[in-house]
Amino acid sequence: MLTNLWIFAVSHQKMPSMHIHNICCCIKASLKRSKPWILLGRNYSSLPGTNYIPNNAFSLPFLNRIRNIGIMAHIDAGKTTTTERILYYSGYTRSLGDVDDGDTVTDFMAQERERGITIQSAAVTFDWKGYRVNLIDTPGHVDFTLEVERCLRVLDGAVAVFDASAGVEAQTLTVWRQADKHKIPRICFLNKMDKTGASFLYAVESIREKLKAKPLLLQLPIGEAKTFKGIVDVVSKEKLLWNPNSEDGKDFERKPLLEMSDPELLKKTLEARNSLIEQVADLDDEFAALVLEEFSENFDLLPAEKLQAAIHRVTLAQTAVPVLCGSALRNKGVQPLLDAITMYLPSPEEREYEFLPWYKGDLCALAFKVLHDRQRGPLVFIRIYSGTLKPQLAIHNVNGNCTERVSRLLLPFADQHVEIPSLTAGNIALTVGLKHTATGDTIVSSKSSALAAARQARKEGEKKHRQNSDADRLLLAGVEIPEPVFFCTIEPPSVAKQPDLDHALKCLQREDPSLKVKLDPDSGQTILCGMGELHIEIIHDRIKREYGLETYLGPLQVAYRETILNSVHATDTLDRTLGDKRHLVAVELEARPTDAPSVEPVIEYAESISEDLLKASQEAIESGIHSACLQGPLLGSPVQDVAVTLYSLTVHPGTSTTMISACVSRCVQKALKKADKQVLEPLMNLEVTVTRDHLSPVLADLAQRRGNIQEIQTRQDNRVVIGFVPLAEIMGYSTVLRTLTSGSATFALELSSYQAMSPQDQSMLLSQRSGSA
Ligand SMILES: Nc1nc2c(ncn2[C@@H]2O[C@H](COP(=O)(O)OP(=O)(O)OP(=O)(O)O)[C@@H](O)[C@H]2O)c(=O)[nH]1
Repeated sequence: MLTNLWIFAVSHQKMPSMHIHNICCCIKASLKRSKPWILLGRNYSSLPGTNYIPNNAFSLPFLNRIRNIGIMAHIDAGKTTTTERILYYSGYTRSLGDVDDGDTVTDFMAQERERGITIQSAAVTFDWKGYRVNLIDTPGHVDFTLEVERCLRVLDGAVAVFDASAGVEAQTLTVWRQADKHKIPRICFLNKMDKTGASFLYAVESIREKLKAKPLLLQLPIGEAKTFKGIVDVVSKEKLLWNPNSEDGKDFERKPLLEMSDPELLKKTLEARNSLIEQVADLDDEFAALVLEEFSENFDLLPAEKLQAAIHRVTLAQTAVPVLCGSALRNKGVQPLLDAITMYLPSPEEREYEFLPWYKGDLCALAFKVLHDRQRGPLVFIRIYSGTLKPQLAIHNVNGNCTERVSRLLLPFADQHVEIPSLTAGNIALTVGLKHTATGDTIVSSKSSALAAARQARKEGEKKHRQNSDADRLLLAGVEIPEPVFFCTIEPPSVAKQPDLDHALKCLQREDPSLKVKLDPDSGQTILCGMGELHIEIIHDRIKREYGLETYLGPLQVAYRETILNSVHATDTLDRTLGDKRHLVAVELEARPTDAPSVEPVIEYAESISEDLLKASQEAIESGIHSACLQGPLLGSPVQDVAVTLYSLTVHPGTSTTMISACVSRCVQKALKKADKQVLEPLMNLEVTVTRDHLSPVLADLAQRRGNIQEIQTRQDNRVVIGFVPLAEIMGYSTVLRTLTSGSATFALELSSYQAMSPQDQSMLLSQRSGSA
């Protein structure tokens, strides 16, 4: 699983001091470093709710004019900067936002602006040349991978942004695979073409090699790094040059390439165009026929529109990816990127969803994000797949099996919202009033509509011999929630504030299902479990800012697991009289290690256990086994790779199932305690990108961290160290790496597996935990 990838750009030093309220219209941000506490008001073309309304905001566009798009990339590739340019050129903002100044539109949470990174993805709606674009800026930091996953499933297409000097980086691979999983057509934008070391061909090659994708070069850069000044449109054989005196990049000219003025560039472009035509013809039969029949003699005569239409089909079929380039920071190449989004990425009607026919035009929508707004309560982002949603209408939540009412419908303009009277299929919107809907819930018009769809789904399933239950098929998005790898205790400032903390955590969990909250059964303390150090830090910060609670976090701990090494038998009897009722259970079982790694215990029953007894008690038995495996005998961590066989079970008539469960659980715990035990620790895949000069200290440091280096690759002038390292050894690594490399290195971490600790390391850990070391 690629869910626990953790990336931190050590060179990332974007931390302007700021003071800002979440979800506010006037954004106050200090100018970075130089002038603290100067307040900036962000210039919108006009404010939503007053006179800023993107063309036809209230009238819903035709389906073929809608693009639901996400931007995805490795951290720092420039997603936010690109989004800001997109918003500016589309007329949504009147000034250019800058991540380095902390005044971007999409990174609207206070922490995002302060840290200069995107944490929660924000949806933004704008118009471009008659198209309605719903754009979602997704986080690059892997502690928030679930955010990316959640957003991807509601998108119809995505722009993958790359740093042209680095090509495909660790997180690009992760998000690319996520997009593959959800079958999202993509285009690639090679950003930072102005940066020292930028190389168009290197980046294209890494797309080919590492992503195993077929790049379609729709553009060529004019110059690279310091000399980058424009691009060539290979499809139309035009050059696009930006006026160097234009401060915002709005002023650029598009000119046909001519033999007289640009002989070299024209030759290169024609070569690139010919190979593009050949490549597309190989992938699209309709285009191949056209080329063969009409243009085989001279590709030059092939009209741009025909080529564009074929590229659109190929992009949809995901047999190749269009590649564009530019520099968002230097305001070059973003307008053509917008054109490409509308031209090549699909509209909602071009996407196929097997569940659509089941609803026969009735409402079917997916809640993909929940935000808590102090004034308006929970705001739920939804994507409508079929039917229409109107305020004041009741809706049925399939997951929660409850009916709720939407009070208002809003179009999401980051932290600003425009109220709309209704919303149709293909659109993304925000709802106010849904009190129980959580991230990943499926919404339909009524329970009867869900039942009708379920009947339809069953019929289809029978035809296709599918096993899933009706309910499973109706649920559009059970977002796969990764297991947290870190945890720590969290305490309110006083016992009286515990209910406030519980409320805050409940709201935050509804927004972010990757956050887990548990109660320590021994100490009664609340425990936060998260995806990484940054994740937990942000949660802590949000509790303070958004809920006004100053909480105390215990030390951050790694989430270990446990297993057993040999088979053990155990018996147990529970005999208790409650009131006038006697509860008597006797159990005999065996616990043994399994080969296949799994957190779920394998449960088996001996033949001697009667079917009647099993029928009456199976649920209680299995719940007892599961609960015993949640807390291992060594560290209280989950026990994995274990099988339990129940050999005998005697139950006195009238014994409650709770007692059966309790007795089985106690017996499994007894067996686990008797067995030889082993602690398993999370082992991470590590990738460190470092300059040649700093390679030695980085390798020496990794050796001290029980690191296991597999490979050292060369990437341009950098070295990429690839290997494994235990998570426990890598806490706080960003600070160390920054010091070792003067802030020039970046690293990425991804959960690889849980591996057995050596006897010495295990006994050291156990002594630490028991306080004897
Ligand atoms: N040279 C150069 N720098 C750029 C360009 N685009 C962005 N940057 C810089 O790269 C850094 C990261 O940019 P962001 O836009 O925050 O990147 P991001 O991908 O949104 O980052 P996360 O939200 O943290 O994942 C900032 O310092 C930008 O100023 C570009 O085209 N050229």
